[in-house]
Amino acid sequence: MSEAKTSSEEKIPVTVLTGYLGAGKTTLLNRILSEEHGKRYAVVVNEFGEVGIDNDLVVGADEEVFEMNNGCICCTVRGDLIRIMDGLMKRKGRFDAIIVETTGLADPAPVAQTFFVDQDVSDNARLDAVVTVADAKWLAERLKDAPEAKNQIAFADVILLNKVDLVSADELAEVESRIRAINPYARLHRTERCSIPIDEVLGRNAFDLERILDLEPDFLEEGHHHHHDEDMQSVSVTIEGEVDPNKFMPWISNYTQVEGPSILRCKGIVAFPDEPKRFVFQGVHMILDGDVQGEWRADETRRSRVVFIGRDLKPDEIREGFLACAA
Ligand SMILES: Nc1nc2c(ncn2[C@@H]2O[C@H](COP(=O)(O)OP(=O)(O)OP(=O)(O)O)[C@@H](O)[C@H]2O)c(=O)[nH]1
Repeated sequence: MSEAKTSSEEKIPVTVLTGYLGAGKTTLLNRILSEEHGKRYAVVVNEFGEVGIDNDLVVGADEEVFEMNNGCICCTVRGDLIRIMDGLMKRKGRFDAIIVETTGLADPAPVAQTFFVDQDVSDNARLDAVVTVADAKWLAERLKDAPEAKNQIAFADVILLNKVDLVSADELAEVESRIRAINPYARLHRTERCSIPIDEVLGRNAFDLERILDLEPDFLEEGHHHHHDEDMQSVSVTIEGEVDPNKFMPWISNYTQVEGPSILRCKGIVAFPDEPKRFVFQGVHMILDGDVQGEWRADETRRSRVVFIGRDLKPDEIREGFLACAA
C-alpha cells in the first residue's frame, strides 16, 4: 500500500469497542448493525477462547465480519489486526467505517496504538473513538481484580454504563462515581441492553491523543508493555452433534449457580433435536440468558459448542458435564 497519504477527512474512521467480559459489546454491535443507518461497516471481532462463537452471534447483515481468534488482540494477534486493516484498506470504498470489537480481556492501549504507530494503517485509517461498555452490576468488582477493566474505562472516549436494570439507583450512582474517578472526560450514558442513538457511539471524532499521552506517556512507543492476567483460562468443548435439552438445561443452570463466582463468562451455541433454530446461551457469573436464534443452515453441521472463561475453572468437570448432555 504505497499510495499517496490520505487526508484526515478521507481516512476511514475506526471505532474500537471495548469493555470487560460480558458487559454488552456484542449487544451494542448488533444494535448498530441492525439499525437503519444506510452505512456499511466492516467489523473485526476478536475473542478469547478456542471455538469461535462471537462471530456467529453477530447479526448477519451485509457487513463483512473478520474474526481473529485465539489470543488477545492487544498482543499475540496485533499483527493480525494490522494484516486485516491492510486488507480492508485495499477495499476502501466498499464500507464507510470500521468497528473493532476487542475481547473483554484486551487492554485498549495497544489496540489504539496500532492506529498511530503502524504507518500503513495510520495513513489510511483514523481512530474515531474508544467506546467502552461497562457492566453496572459487575464493574466495581472487576475494578478490584482486573487491571484491564480499569484501563478500558481510563481509555474510553464514550462509556455506556450498561445493564442499569440489574442494579438499584444507589448502586448505579456508586459505580458511576467510581468511573468518574478514573475517567472524568468520557461521555457517559446509562443504558439497558446498550440502547443508545447510534450517533452517540459512531462518528464522534472523539479520540484525544493529548489526553492519552498524559495518561500513558509512552503510548506512541513501539513495544508497549502490557501485563496479562496469567490466571485467566478458557475451556471450550464441542460435541459434533445435538444435545438433549432435558439434560443440558438443568446442567448449565446448576453448574453456573454452583461455579458462578469463578465463571466470568460462558456462552455457547447448541443444537437441540427437532429444533430448526440454534439455541444460544450466555452467562456472566451466575446470571444466564438463553434463547433460540437464527436457523441452522442446510449446509451447516448441527454441532454444539460451549466456552467458559474465568479463573480457577475445572476443565475436566466442564468437559464431562457438557459431553454427558449429548443427545
Ligand atoms: N439484564 C441485562 N442483560 C444484558 C444487558 N445488556 C446485555 N445483556 C446480556 O449480557 C450478556 C452479555 O452480553 P454481550 O453483548 O454478549 O457481552 P460482550 O461484552 O459482547 O461479551 P464478551 O464478548 O464475551 O466479552 C448477554 O446475555 C446479554 O443478553 C442489559 O442491559 N441488561
